[in-house]
Amino acid sequence: MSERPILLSVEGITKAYPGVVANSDVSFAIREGEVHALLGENGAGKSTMVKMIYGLVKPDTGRMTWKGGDYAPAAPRVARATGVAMVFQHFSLFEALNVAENVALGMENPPPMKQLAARIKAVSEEYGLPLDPSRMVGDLSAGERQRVEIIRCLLQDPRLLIMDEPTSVLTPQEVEVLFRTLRQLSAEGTAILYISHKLEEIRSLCDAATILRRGKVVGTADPKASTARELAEMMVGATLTPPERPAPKDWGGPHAALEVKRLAVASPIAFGTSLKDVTFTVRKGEVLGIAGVAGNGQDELLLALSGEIRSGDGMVKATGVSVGAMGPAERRKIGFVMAPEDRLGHGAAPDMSLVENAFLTGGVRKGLTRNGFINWPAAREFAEAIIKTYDVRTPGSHVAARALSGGNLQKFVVGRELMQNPDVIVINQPTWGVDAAAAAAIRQAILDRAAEGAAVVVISQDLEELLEIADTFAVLNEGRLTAPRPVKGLTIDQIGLMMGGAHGMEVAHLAEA
Ligand SMILES: Nc1ncnc2c1ncn2[C@@H]1O[C@H](COP(=O)(O)OP(=O)(O)OP(=O)(O)O)[C@@H](O)[C@H]1O
Repeated sequence: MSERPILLSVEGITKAYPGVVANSDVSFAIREGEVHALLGENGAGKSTMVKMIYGLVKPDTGRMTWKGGDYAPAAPRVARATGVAMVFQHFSLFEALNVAENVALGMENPPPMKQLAARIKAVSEEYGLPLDPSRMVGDLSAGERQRVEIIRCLLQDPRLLIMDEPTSVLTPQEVEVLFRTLRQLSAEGTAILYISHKLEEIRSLCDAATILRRGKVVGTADPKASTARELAEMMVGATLTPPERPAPKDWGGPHAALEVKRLAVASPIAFGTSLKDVTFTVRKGEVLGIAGVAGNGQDELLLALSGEIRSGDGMVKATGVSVGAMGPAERRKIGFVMAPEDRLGHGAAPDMSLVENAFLTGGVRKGLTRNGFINWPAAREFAEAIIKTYDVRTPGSHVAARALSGGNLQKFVVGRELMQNPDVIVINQPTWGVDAAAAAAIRQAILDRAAEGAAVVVISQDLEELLEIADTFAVLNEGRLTAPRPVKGLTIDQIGLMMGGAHGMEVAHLAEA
């Protein structure tokens, strides 16, 4: 690999934001056809670096070269014209338009629709990314939406493809398909700059890795010759310990802290999935893990449990109280907390400070008001306690939520809920975009709350995570939940069967056999 010529070289790049140096004197090089990983903890500066390469952010100092010549893209348009393409973590697609129309919107000079549809088909076949140009994007899975973005990139014939955490929304099968495509591109000479927190994926896919810590390059590694643990420890600069499960406590009988019975609600989201007959119970001290591919009712389940969608009498009971008619604030009052997946917008108000965001959902239970007014010193104290306990990397609690790196905001949103002395916790994708050390800390915090007697529902696409922390396990599929089963003794085959698309009773019946 080392004989290949250098495509992009980053030399001594520094970029500072108020209060933080996001990249400090960063240098590395990517060779043609190389799959190069950019590794680092949350807030290490990975996104900032790729935004500079893509022309979205301007470096303060330092330089870049492209095939030996100066490269300083003033805008993404210039980067694209040079041969740089980027697939973002969050897709920017229009659900009410079809695939070809969406692709056309991202192009400088789109060809006539018929011709474009034919090219999309050709590229999708060539690279093994099945996609029908005439389908509405609203009907596509997350994996298929990502293919739209990738094909949009491939139509530009890029020399460097940047991917920012591409697998967090994919099923294991979709990851396989994506990796085959990326390997093919690399074999054809396209370089790939790959950001991910999933170290096993990095080991199987990448030829080289540059490791960032707090904005600085702290090392390089050959991912194939390193263990995931070694890579994680380079990122963190310390030794890692896996979460420990405290000994289970007997909370006195089969008392259900959260009881969901035949929950059926229509989805308020366009192209959403309605919940059909969802039934489960979680006892004090128990963690229920709900697996499934995003878009199968996870958001709706969270909305129905949080109180943003109301449900019929008796469908949701928390600590024995029927809460179906209650809104979020009332539910919080009785100790029912929740953290949605969408941390910007739903989980946090982007333009508000961390203090204001701490107040938003913590106000009721932490008693952050006095005589009907917000008690700002108390709210600040709460925000600062979250920052300290959850190691949120930020210059301070006055900072707006949107200025945090994705993973640090996630730590803040999860920490804010777990620090409210909850009785029932519902949490969607708790470690989404969070680095290995922080993910371990969040899982530990969930187990600790359970040990204190909370009933916990964790919704996640990360099977390993669920098997590590859950006591019982169920799968959400097209709005239906399989019967929860104890994690202990569950085999991969049984999980596969539950995940496999068969519904409800049928799966429970099959898995029992
Ligand atoms: N627009 C901005 N304004 C202020 N600070 C910012 C801005 N963008 C990033 N930062 C800060 O720069 C640092 C690096 O952030 P960056 O998003 O590059 O990290 P990252 O390695 O991509 O993290 P993650 O894995 O969590 O996505 C963080 O401390 C972040 O808070």
